[in-house]
Amino acid sequence: MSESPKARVALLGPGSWGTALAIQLCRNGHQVRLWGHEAAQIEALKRDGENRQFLPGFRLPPTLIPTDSLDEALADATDCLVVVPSHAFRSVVSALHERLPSGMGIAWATKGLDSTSGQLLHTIAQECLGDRPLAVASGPSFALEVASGLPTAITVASATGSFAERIARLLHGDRFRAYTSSDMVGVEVCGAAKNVLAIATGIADGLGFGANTRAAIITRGLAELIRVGMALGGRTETFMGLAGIGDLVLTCTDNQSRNRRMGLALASGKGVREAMGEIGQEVEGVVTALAVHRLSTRLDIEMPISEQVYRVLYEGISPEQATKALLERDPKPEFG
Ligand SMILES: NC(=O)C1=CN([C@@H]2O[C@H](COP(=O)(O)OP(=O)(O)OC[C@H]3O[C@@H](n4cnc5c(N)ncnc54)[C@H](O)[C@@H]3O)[C@@H](O)[C@H]2O)C=CC1
Ligand SMILES: O=C(CO)COP(=O)(O)O
Repeated sequence: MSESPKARVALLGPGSWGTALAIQLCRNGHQVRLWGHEAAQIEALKRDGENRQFLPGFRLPPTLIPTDSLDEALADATDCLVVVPSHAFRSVVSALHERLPSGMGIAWATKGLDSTSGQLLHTIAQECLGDRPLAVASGPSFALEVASGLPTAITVASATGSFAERIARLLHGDRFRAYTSSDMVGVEVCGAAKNVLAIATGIADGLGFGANTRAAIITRGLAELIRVGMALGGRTETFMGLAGIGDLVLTCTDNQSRNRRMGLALASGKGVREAMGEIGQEVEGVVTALAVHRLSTRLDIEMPISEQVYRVLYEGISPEQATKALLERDPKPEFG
């Protein structure tokens, strides 16, 4: 992949992932304006020279300029990368409508569905911005490890091949491999569904079940993800790739995952609010569990593990009751 000319990137969302990606872009020689909607948070970034709230311990490079002005972030920007949580995606992207030059594309690294409609995020971007290039970046990538420069691989999917290549080139570096894909739907479904399954795995581990259970949830969870992903038009190879099995395994097996930690907390008897408060960051699987429940009901797709996570989060059943319900299901052919 040839090196890209130096870009000026408007990166929207100064959380842990936005900050890590901003650091990665600066490593590649690009300039970044990192926009956040809270003036106090941006002031703290400028004052501290690091993101103490979401990604402590990493100096912000001099080519990374924090700002709370969307206009300033976008002034002269060559590229725009959105990294806000899914619940804020629609409002942030609709604010771009009047500000983006016509024809300029946007990419996002948000994982989740639209929190009110359950739609995939490219549909929201199309609704808000009309016809322009869109791309989603996803894959197994904890912010802390990317900021630390540990080898990582992700995928950038777009229906516009040249736009996927452009965004991948911006991000790709010595220790950060950015592949490309044309399967936006598959990549978006994977990034959303895996968070719900990570909560399930956290619950199982928190209840003291073993390695067999964890492997079973990951594998049968993948089957659920594939069923819903195929129904929406995603491709099989995507589910077997970085955004699919790659991110599912990462998130289900490592305690850096906030979704997995949510499951562990629920299994220890904590309530959803208490656990979210302790984690202190976005736990995307919570709103996604509701969206996936609605989606699977509408499409009439069996997603038993995700459904039990939904019932624990929204119907107040206990993790033990959810486990019992899963284990009592009738045996059936593994495939088909
Ligand atoms: N942290 C990670 O390792 C990774 C996170 N992601 C995804 O990136 C997205 C962002 O997550 P994180 O940065 O980890 O979250 P975070 O909890 O670290 O930070 C959230 C950020 O969103 C901002 N925000 C909250 N509400 C907002 C609103 N209404 N309008 C504008 N900004 C708002 C907050 O000010 C904060 O800067 C999520 O979809 C997550 O799934 C994807 C890959 C890795
Ligand atoms: O998406 C992620 C890593 O790829 C981060 O997962 P969590 O949101 O569960 O922390």
